[in-house]
Amino acid sequence: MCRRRGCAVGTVTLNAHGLACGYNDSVVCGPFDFAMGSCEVVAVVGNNAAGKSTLLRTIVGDQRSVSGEIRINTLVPNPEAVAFRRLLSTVTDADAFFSSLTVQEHLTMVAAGHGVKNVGSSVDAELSFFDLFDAADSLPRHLSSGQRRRLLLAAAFIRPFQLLVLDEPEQRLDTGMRQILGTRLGKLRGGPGAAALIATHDADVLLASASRCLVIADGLVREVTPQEGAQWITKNH
Ligand SMILES: Nc1ncnc2c1ncn2[C@@H]1O[C@H](COP(=O)(O)OP(=O)(O)OP(=O)(O)O)[C@@H](O)[C@H]1O
Repeated sequence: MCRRRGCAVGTVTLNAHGLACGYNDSVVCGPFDFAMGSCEVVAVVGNNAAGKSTLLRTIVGDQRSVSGEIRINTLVPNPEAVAFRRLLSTVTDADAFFSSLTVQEHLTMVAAGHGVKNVGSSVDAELSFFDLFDAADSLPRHLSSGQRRRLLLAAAFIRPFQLLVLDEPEQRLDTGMRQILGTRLGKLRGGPGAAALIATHDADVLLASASRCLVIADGLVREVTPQEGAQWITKNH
């Protein structure tokens, strides 16, 4: 049982009751109850195959829960629904690019598509943050794997969101980028209107960003402190 804590104000954006995640009738993790609010960054840790991605995919509506229910701002997860897509910005394992659009064009398209007002300056800000200026005119196939990851993260950050869901955002990033990404995620804590849920194997990213932590082990989901979560990663990886 996980309870919301550590934040005096902020709208609860995600509620899960009796949530069990898995495939067909086979449960990978849960059931558990969980609630998080708009000023929280929740890290999910666990060994390979523990069920982190399965949990995140269930929350963003890419797969059905085995049992239980999820509400995000009263909405049932449904990536087909416009209102739901407006709430959530996600980066999972899958690289998805338009082969004929450059880095800059990708970010421009995402920003414009989500109604960002100052598209040009927003694109410049993300190119700068993710150190992609030199690659701004490159097509995805000409990027390194780390640059492709940066582009996906930049696209997730450039649009408005209430809940940011990132599956192992540290993947393929160098140490410097991991650090600044962790710091940026940490700034969501106590912020006015956004939350983040991140699966991670990186203790430093966790400590820089998370206000809460869930550990998945042997199918059980339990809440620990971020410090305990970081220790758990160090001990188990
Ligand atoms: N499409 C699928 N169909 C059936 N089982 C799956 C499917 N995808 C994943 N699994 C299984 O679900 C379990 C949890 O996988 P998941 O990808 O959620 O783990 P994870 O904690 O994200 O691992 P990692 O740290 O390696 O990314 C694994 O046993 C995996 O084999």
